[in-house]
Amino acid sequence: MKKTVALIAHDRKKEEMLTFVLKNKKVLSSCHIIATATTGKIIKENAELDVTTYLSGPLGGDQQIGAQIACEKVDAVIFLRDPLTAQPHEPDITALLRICDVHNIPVATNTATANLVLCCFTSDKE
Ligand SMILES: O=C(CO)COP(=O)(O)O
Repeated sequence: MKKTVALIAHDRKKEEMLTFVLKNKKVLSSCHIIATATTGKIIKENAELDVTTYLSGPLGGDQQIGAQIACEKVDAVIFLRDPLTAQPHEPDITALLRICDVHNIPVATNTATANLVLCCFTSDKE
C-alpha cells in the first residue's frame, strides 16, 4: 500500500526541501505526496511529482494537513521549519506537531531526520 507523506517547508527552507525531494525522487515517486500550497507547487513544477496540495500554511494549510493526520491518513511528515524566523501562524505549526505526537506519526523537522524516515520506507517491504 502506498505511503502518504506530507511535505511542508517554510520560505527560507523551500530550496532545501526541493534539493531533498530531488535527491529522494525515486522513493517519493512511490508515495502519495501531500503538501501545503507553495511547497507543493514548487515540488510539482521542479521535480515533476504528483502532489495533492492544500492551502498555504498561513491560510490554514497546516491545519488541513493536521486534519488528515488526525484521520490516520498520513504515514510521515517532513516539515522543514525555519527556526530563525517568527511565523504569523505559529499556533497552527505547534498544533500540527502536536497532532503528530498524538497519533504517533513520524515528523522530521530537518533533512537529517527526513533521510532516516525515508530510509525506513525503502526498507519496509509491506
Ligand atoms: O507556512 C507553511 C507551513 O507552516 C508552508 O506553507 P507554504 O508551503 O504554502 O509556503
